[in-house]
Amino acid sequence: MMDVEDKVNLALKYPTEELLTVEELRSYFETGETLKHYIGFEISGYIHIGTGVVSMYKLVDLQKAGVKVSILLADLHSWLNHKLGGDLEVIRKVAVTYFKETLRKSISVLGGDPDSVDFILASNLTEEKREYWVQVLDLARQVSLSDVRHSLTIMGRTFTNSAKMSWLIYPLMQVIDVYALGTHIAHGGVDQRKVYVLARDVYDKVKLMPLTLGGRVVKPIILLHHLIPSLTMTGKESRLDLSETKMSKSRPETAIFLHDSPDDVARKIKNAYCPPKMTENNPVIELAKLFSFREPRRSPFTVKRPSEYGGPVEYWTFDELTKDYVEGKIHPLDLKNAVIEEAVKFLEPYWKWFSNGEGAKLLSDMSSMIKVTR
Ligand SMILES: Nc1ncnc2c1ncn2[C@@H]1O[C@H](COP(=O)(O)OP(=O)(O)OP(=O)(O)O)[C@@H](O)[C@H]1O
Ligand SMILES: N[C@@H](Cc1ccc(O)cc1)C(=O)O
Repeated sequence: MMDVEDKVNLALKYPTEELLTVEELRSYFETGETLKHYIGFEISGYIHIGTGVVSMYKLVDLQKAGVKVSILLADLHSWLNHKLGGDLEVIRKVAVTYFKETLRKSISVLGGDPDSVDFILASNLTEEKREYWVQVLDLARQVSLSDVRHSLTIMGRTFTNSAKMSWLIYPLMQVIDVYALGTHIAHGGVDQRKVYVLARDVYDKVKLMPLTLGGRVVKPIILLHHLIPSLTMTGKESRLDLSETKMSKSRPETAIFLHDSPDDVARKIKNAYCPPKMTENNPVIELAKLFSFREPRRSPFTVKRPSEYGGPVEYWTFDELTKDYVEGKIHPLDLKNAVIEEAVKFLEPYWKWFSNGEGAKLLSDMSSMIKVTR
């Protein structure tokens, strides 16, 4: 049986960037009750490694820590945000086919158990929880416009006078989702921070569906994971504008998709931004961390430097690799070639599944559904 500290460490392991708060999480684990988790996704384009690998790695960590994990397929939210042409029927179809099955596949590739993950369609949640809408309205009575307008970044929008009313309803729904699902750990990328801080702040205002643990009303814990950066960032973007700097499915050239072929992966990494001697905001270094150094290595990470630059060099840890990179001992092109090899190996089970396994049909159905909405 895993002890509390091991569970906390799993929650904190990379790609976790922030956990509000660690002390609370420890005390929740100490109750011995089963904690519930959720992460929600809009249903729009194809699944990239930010969603399929980064987010799912964290879900699998929590599953290993004994947490009951779940995924909200946010069909209503996608519709409010005008995804997939605002066609709710298509959004729902994509949610329960391509989206759900691809995440299930990813969970099993990453060592988790997809059968014990709850998948919840947001529109079913609002039907099953009869108080859902009244609770959303009750929250609207209690928070100010300024509390909500700053949260629009969670849906990739900013507030202007022409903002749609639906954009203001969406964050309120996301707050109430945490409570309607009874989740002790609300999880998302750091771009979701604003709405979840609001969700924590209002814990004693959510009267129709308070969050409880062992009979006590508690605050939800917020777990925010690192965002894998856009491959095409140039380093000149404002750091605050996460929608510009993160890998995003609405900007395909920024992202590696789970179904990308080895040639696509190689081409995208070859063309990626990779500033010499810099590890911060360097998408290629980030890919090395994700694909090659999250777990202890069984064989070395090899950079095949030309002999005039010292010949091949082997690394067992991320720190050793970044130290040499910062010192200019590895050329960006040599790093890219090593990362391409590792990324292709990592993504091979996905590529096989999409090219001739069950994923192939899902992918082709998905592309026809998406075409209809364009
Ligand atoms: N680049 C990324 N790295 C890690 N997590 C990500 C990344 N992009 C999105 N996520 C996370 O996945 C969840 C769903 O995000 P979302 O559906 O908005 O993806 P997206 O690719 O940004 O889509 P869109 O381009 O439609 O905004 C959120 O928790 C978000 O933080
Ligand atoms: N806002 C999230 C999606 C989401 C929707 C509802 C939630 O309850 C949680 C997450 C995104 O941008 O992808």
